[in-house]
Amino acid sequence: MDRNDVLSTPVAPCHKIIHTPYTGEAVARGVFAARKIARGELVEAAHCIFISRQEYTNHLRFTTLEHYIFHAKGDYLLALGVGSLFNHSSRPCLDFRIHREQLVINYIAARNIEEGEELTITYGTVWFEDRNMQSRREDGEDPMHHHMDDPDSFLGAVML
Ligand SMILES: C[S@@+](CC[C@H](N)C(=O)[O-])C[C@H]1O[C@@H](n2cnc3c(N)ncnc32)[C@H](O)[C@@H]1O
Repeated sequence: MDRNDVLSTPVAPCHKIIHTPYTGEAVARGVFAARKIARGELVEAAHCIFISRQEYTNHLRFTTLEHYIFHAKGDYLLALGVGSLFNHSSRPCLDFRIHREQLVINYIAARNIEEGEELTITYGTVWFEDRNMQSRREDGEDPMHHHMDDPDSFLGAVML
């Protein structure tokens, strides 16, 4: 994959945003498949805003954005657009890859996905625990991080 491949977004969006009452926010959203998606397909390429460790530690972690920030090896990234709206599943149908230099997160189908299925990622095993929250999806045992590109990179700042 070259630099420009990482920067480009999929030509035709294969997803739509739908109300997800189970996630509990006043305006609760999730991302759903608008058509069948084949394993390996690039579902979304989210451009990100870079946030330094200092800025995160001193400010952003005390704000709502803390629930939307990806941890990327000591730096923090806020995914723009649909990239910030994927909900968590312990058996996610998407992998995500953080391209730190390009400030892009790619979301890729981890298996074949049916139209109408929710497109989920994993936030890691302790994300909800660290926030005194509970995942409200019944997805069974977490098969651990095999679906993650890098076990050190996940949504939130569990390592701090
Ligand atoms: C990155 S946002 C995802 C989009 C969010 N649903 C929205 O509408 O803005 C993360 C927030 O979504 C909610 N969320 C995501 N996955 C969830 C799950 N499996 N169970 C309960 N809440 C979830 C939590 O409130 C979490 O703080």
